[in-house]
Amino acid sequence: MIEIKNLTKRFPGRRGETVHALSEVELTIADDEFVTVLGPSGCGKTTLLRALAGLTGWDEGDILVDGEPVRTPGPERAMVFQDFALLPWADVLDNVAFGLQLRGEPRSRRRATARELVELVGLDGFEDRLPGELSGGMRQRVGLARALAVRPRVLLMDEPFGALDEQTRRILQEELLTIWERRRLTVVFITHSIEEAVLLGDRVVLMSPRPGRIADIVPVDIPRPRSVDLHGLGRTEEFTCLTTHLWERLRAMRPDRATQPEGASRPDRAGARP
Ligand SMILES: Nc1ncnc2c1ncn2[C@@H]1O[C@H](COP(=O)(O)OP(=O)(O)OP(=O)(O)O)[C@@H](O)[C@H]1O
Repeated sequence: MIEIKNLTKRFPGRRGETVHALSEVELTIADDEFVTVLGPSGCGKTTLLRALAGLTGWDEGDILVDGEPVRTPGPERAMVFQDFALLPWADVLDNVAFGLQLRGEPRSRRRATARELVELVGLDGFEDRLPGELSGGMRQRVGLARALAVRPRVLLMDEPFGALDEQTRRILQEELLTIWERRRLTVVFITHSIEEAVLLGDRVVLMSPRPGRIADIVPVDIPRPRSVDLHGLGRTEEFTCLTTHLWERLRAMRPDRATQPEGASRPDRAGARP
């Protein structure tokens, strides 16, 4: 279980001002849950994820993973970045094995694990390619395989499909769900796409404009497994209802609009009407 308690984070701004990135964020995420995080640009989504990863500190509050305070990166948490963050000089297998190398695993064992993961993400045959020889979708498969190689309990994904074309993105969404359904791990997934947030998540966490707070938590009651016909779900009434509700909440957050009260909410089916 992940517990984020009263998390507040401030950055020093360029002109000596304080940038209030996160304010009193409270969120509990269950084991094996798939949580998607949505919010206006600059609301602190990446900051929240980096804090969860132990890559950045914070000013107030706590993050606990299975009761243990997060201070630094740990083997139970792995991150997948939007820009892939691969080693350009290392081939696919060495990129996938990178985390295992940091752990000091012997080369033969880490390459064997990496081969399994390369197969899992559908990259067999490309083991000796360099990142520069791969398409964006293939690079992100490497990023995913590298994160999974360390057998994390928690996968932290920062807009992992944001840089991909629509077709590749859809395929990777389905494949990610297939992997998650098989392996069961907790996923925290940041996205700018309302559709993606609903298709993938058990709950959509909606953040407010900066300073980022939890503005809403919307449960997604679309049955699982969803990987078989993920994009067919996009035609269901439930999906339309949820995406309409989230869009209305996001639109209401524009500075020129009145904001709605904070707290958990369930979309009204009437929200699906045009
Ligand atoms: N290292 C830093 N130094 C100063 N300010 C920062 C730093 N990192 C982030 N910020 C500021 O904190 C705020 C939150 O940034 P963050 O990247 O977490 O938002 P985000 O919701 O992920 O944005 P986007 O959706 O555009 O990726 C922004 O105003 C950003 O400029």
